[in-house]
Amino acid sequence: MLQAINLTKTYQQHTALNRLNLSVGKGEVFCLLGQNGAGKTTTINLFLGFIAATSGKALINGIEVKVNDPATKKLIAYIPEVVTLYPNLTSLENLDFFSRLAGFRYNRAQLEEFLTRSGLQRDAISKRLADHSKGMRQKVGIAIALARNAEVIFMDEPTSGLDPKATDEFTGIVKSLGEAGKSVLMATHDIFNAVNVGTHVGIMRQGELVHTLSAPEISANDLQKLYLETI
Ligand SMILES: Nc1ncnc2c1ncn2[C@@H]1O[C@H](COP(=O)(O)OP(=O)(O)OP(=O)(O)O)[C@@H](O)[C@H]1O
Repeated sequence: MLQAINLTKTYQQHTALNRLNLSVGKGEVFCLLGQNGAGKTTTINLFLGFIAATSGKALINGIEVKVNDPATKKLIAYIPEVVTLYPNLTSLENLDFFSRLAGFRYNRAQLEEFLTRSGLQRDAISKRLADHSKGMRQKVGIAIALARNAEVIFMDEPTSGLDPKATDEFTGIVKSLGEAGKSVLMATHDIFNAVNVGTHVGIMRQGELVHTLSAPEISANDLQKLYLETI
């Protein structure tokens, strides 16, 4: 579903991403770890078409990503670190609005079903987003991704600032996205969560992907050790 081929981004003399090669298959959850400035967000921004590659390619379902090209945009969804959306609209109203924007029309029961599948508690469905916690906002973001029928979901540091219970719930939701055949690429600093939720884990250093590991084959302790040796 996702492929980076020698994907490179430079800013003047600075190389933010250097010949990245990675692929994420259908149903896979790929977690990118790395210090601040390692190139995780740059990678996501290139796939999202927010910025143009200096060289190399980012492909989504075989289609090369170009800046603001609807051909790949309709296949993807993005959950930023803090989901803001429209603070004065309820979860349901936000979902309805963003679904329509993407060309989908759902009735109330269908909208509620997306929100429930994303783990949002029933009493939050009709509450304003401004009154939601970070975890609740993320669930609305995931519901929007599901309603837009996105094949690939990008997430940037989704568990930072979540309490352990919210992180655990989030892990379950992301796993179910993978089981439903979605592909997920996430940037994270949370080693424990990366092992738990990921099918694959990559460690980046100074714009390069140094290690790619199969998550079920490594423990959180060993991953932490490798991470500290790498960065
Ligand atoms: N618009 C820009 N102009 C110049 N340099 C940039 C720009 N955007 C990013 N960079 C640089 O590119 C490098 C990679 O940044 P990036 O945001 O991808 O790191 P990151 O791994 O996501 O870090 P963090 O964990 O802090 O989010 C950094 O050195 C950053 O300063």
